[in-house]
Amino acid sequence: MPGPSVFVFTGISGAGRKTIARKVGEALGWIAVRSCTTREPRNPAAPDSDYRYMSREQFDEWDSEGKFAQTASISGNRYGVLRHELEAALSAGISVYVVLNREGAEAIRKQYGDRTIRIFIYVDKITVRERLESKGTPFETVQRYLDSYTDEVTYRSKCEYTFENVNADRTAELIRAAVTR
Ligand SMILES: Nc1ncnc2c1ncn2[C@@H]1O[C@H](COP(=O)(O)OP(=O)(O)OP(=O)(O)O)[C@@H](O)[C@H]1O
Ligand SMILES: Nc1nc2c(ncn2[C@@H]2O[C@H](COP(=O)(O)O)[C@@H](O)[C@H]2O)c(=O)[nH]1
Repeated sequence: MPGPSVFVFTGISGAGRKTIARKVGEALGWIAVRSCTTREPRNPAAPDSDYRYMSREQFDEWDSEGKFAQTASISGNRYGVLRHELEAALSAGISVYVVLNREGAEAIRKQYGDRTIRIFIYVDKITVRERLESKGTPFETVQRYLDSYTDEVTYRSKCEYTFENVNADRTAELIRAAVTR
């Protein structure tokens, strides 16, 4: 039986990476390691529970103390995954999952080597737009994601697995089967 892994859900923003990560993670008993971010919640009345929101001061302090396994700056906001959260689970023999852009996926791969399993999730551009709009993503953000679609999609060739997310339950089932084979 191999040891615990770091599963990185990456790919196209809006393709359903978090939805699929949650489904697979729950089914296989992986621990979710949420990213910290200085970005404002998109819906302040009901902040997205997939992130840990914090001030820029707090983020910078933790960063200077080396608390993050990786960080990224995106559109003026900072994002990062706390090393101790990730490694506590691995030390306890439990796999973890994170949802990151390709820069984050590369950084995790560099640090955790073969223990890193990158799962690239994508759908076509029209579906990305529909899905982002359906969850109320601001117009400029949707546009930014669509503009980077062609660049982002090339990263799939570097990932251990690639899945098109048409039907969410089916996608999760296929991933489960692939990673437990
Ligand atoms: N297979 C699917 N069919 C239809 N809708 C889906 C499917 N998968 C996810 N969705 C929906 O699409 C939207 C985007 O999904 P999700 O937030 O998981 O994507 P993401 O890639 O993590 O996005 P972001 O980059 O914005 O964080 C959500 O409203 C989600 O419920
Ligand atoms: N490199 C990292 N990327 C991250 C992290 N947390 C989230 N993300 C990715 O950033 C973009 C923008 O996210 P948004 O929710 O503000 O639209 C998206 O691709 C996320 O998956 C992280 O810690 N490191």
